Amino acid sequence: MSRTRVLVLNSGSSSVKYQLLDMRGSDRLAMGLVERIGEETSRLRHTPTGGLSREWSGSVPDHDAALKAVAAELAKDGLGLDSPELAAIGHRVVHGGKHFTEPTVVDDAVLAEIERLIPVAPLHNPANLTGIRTAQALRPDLPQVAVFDTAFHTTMPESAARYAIDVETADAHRVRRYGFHGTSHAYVSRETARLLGRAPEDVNVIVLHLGNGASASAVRGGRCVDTSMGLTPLEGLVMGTRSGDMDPAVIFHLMRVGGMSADEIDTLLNKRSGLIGLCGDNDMREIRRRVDAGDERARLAFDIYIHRLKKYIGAYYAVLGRVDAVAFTAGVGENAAPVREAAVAGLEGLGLVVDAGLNAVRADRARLISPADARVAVAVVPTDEEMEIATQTYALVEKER
Ligand SMILES: Nc1ncnc2c1ncn2[C@@H]1O[C@H](COP(=O)(O)OP(=O)(O)O)[C@@H](O)[C@H]1O
Ligand SMILES: CC(=O)OP(=O)(O)O
Ligand SMILES: [Mg+2]
Repeated sequence: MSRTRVLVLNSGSSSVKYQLLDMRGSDRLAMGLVERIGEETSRLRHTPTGGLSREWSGSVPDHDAALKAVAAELAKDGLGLDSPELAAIGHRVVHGGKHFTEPTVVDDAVLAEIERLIPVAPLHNPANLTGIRTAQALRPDLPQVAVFDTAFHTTMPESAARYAIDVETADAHRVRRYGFHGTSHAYVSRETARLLGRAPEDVNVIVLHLGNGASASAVRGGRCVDTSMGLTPLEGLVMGTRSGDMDPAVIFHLMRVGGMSADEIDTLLNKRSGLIGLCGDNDMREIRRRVDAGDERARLAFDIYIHRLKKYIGAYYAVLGRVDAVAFTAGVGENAAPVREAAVAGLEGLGLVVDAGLNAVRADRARLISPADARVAVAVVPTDEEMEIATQTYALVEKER
């Protein structure tokens, strides 16, 4: 029997998104999501292609239990992990440091390196590790492939990748800007070129990945030249629960004057800041509902979010010199028309205009939302990290077969 299937696991801090794909025709056989892992009630939604979705609520204490629940759901559709058609399991790994520039077959040394990077991705790498170890236990005979969020950003020039701090200190502790969501930035910049009918090498794109975590990137001819996340996924845009950019002296101030510990401030900036810190909600749908109802705090949170986004569009415009397209992606970027409209408002001087009618269209395909005669294309391009991970995973195991 031919081994052409790939299972992809995208483990976040409290969720697992997964897809089972047959790579002969890039067909999705099943997909799903386990949410609120570790909370009192977790939720699983499983959708076999061509069949009805199944939902299930219950206790999923950790990512090990989550993957076992996923395996059980797949088995009900005759797509269990024991299938001889499985070629590999592909894993999103958030932090790969400077070391991993390509998808990599996991061995003990790779696991040790992912573990060593936990201090700079404390919300993500532990979940990624558990996912890999559980998958190894379920199918020890299969290659487990790690696809790193950081890989696409390793082309950044030193001028963008270095912080302006003492070089010896930075190098001793590997302090530099790594960038994240790279699989999405790579996929979306390529899909944007395709939407424009041009080769990726000829196109300069600003990608705005706006999910719970959010980041911007400047992509010149298919290569990343700058991105908004740094040593960790905390730098840059305002996010659901993370602050993004601020004066680093805020931390010393909170320690010395506020009496807070490093761990308390870490939790504050990663989990109690951003939109949730500003207005108590991190879901953009709820924030827009409150804004429309005249809620002042939600309005201020929205305005701060947009102000930061606009600054990055301007910065990356300057970095690239010539911009062919601005692409919005991920949960907020793909769905929140008011965010797209506000982010681009007032940028006519840069050639950026959104057509209100096109922006209001709801669709899950890549599409332009700028007028036909616009100098710079503005696009909505749905990301598909799982498909991209599957493609890279399958290409690697095919090569090594
Ligand atoms: N219809 C919508 N309108 C506005 N925001 C939305 C909509 N659907 C989803 N979102 C936003 O997308 C976010 C999740 O995006 P997603 O890319 O799935 O994030 P992550 O992968 O980081 O979990 C939610 O927090 C929500 O704010
Ligand atoms: C790196 C990162 O922020 O990932 P996510 O958006 O999945 O939290
Ligand atoms: Mg995401």
